[in-house]
Amino acid sequence: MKHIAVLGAGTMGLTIARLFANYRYEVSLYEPIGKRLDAVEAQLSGEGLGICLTDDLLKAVADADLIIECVPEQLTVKREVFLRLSAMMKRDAIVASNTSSFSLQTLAQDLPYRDRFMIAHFFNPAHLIPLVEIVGMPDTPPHLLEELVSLLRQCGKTPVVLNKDIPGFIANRLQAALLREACFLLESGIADAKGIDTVVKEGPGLRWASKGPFEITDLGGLDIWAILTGRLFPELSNSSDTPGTIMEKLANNELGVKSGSGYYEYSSSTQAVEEMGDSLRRLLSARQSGGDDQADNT
Ligand SMILES: NC(=O)C1=CN([C@@H]2O[C@H](COP(=O)(O)OP(=O)(O)OC[C@H]3O[C@@H](n4cnc5c(N)ncnc54)[C@H](O)[C@@H]3O)[C@@H](O)[C@H]2O)C=CC1
Ligand SMILES: O=C(O)[C@@H](O)C(=O)[C@H](O)[C@@H](O)CO
Repeated sequence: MKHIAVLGAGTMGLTIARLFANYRYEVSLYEPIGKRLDAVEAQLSGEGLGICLTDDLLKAVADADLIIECVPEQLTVKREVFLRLSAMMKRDAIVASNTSSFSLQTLAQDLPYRDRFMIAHFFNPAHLIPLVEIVGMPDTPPHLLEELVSLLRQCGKTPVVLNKDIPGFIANRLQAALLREACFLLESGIADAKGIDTVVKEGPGLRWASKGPFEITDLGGLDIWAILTGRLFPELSNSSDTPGTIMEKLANNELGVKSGSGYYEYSSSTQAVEEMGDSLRRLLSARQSGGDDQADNT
């Protein structure tokens, strides 16, 4: 693979394009919305990454070996883009969606290139977080998955190939389960958002950077966890509704960093992202110097 096309120059697409450009791939970045195109052009102008930014989809994908879709999480928008690709892309190009939640089956239905369509779910910020969740169709040729995995590894990523397709894959299902319980605790007045965030950051979150849930269970003892799960599972929230605090904030256009307020107030649209980037760099650097072997389940 030499040429990678990224569709959508937003939060994820721009970072993913930069990632591959930094590894010297030919990168085209497609962005149809003029205002965003101008903003991204200004950001890229001084970076010398050689990214070909364009509002012409054919120009972006015609020569691409890998096409990574990073358009908004709206099924109609994604499907429209996928259907347009059929007549534009190379016969052997791989298409991968960075969707957060749609199953591969949902996105790939009746696409003529289903056997070359996958999920490649990057984590935000994509240039720092190593994880990329990969999902193929039951009839995806294994060598195509291997090609994608190999490319991602060469770019310093940690690809994890799922055995089966499921909405939200692994990471977002786990994040959503945690968020549901965090919102339940917040809405029950057990603690405020800062208190709950602190508990996660100073406790399990810190440990999760080193040990995953099953490693933690082994460390704690399955006998203890059997008692814990038996006692707590009936207590946990099992709501299937979007949490009330999220709905209230949406109604007030409190969208988080992007609107200046969410669970917290933000005076700058970049400070929170920069702070996370700095702490992630420190954590990743400490982990690399510690030589942790990262699980690489492919
Ligand atoms: N923001 C995040 O933390 C993460 C998002 N994702 C997923 O990645 C995808 C993109 O998310 P974001 O980058 O956050 O969205 P975003 O809203 O920041 O960026 C989407 C970009 O696509 C452009 N766009 C709109 N219509 C388009 C079209 N028809 N063709 C091409 N581009 C179009 C928009 O102008 C915008 O620049 C979504 O599916 C999202 O669920 C995945 C992992 C993390
Ligand atoms: O958290 C992430 O970066 C990803 O798992 C996502 O897909 C998130 O759900 C993202 O879309 C919302 O922050």
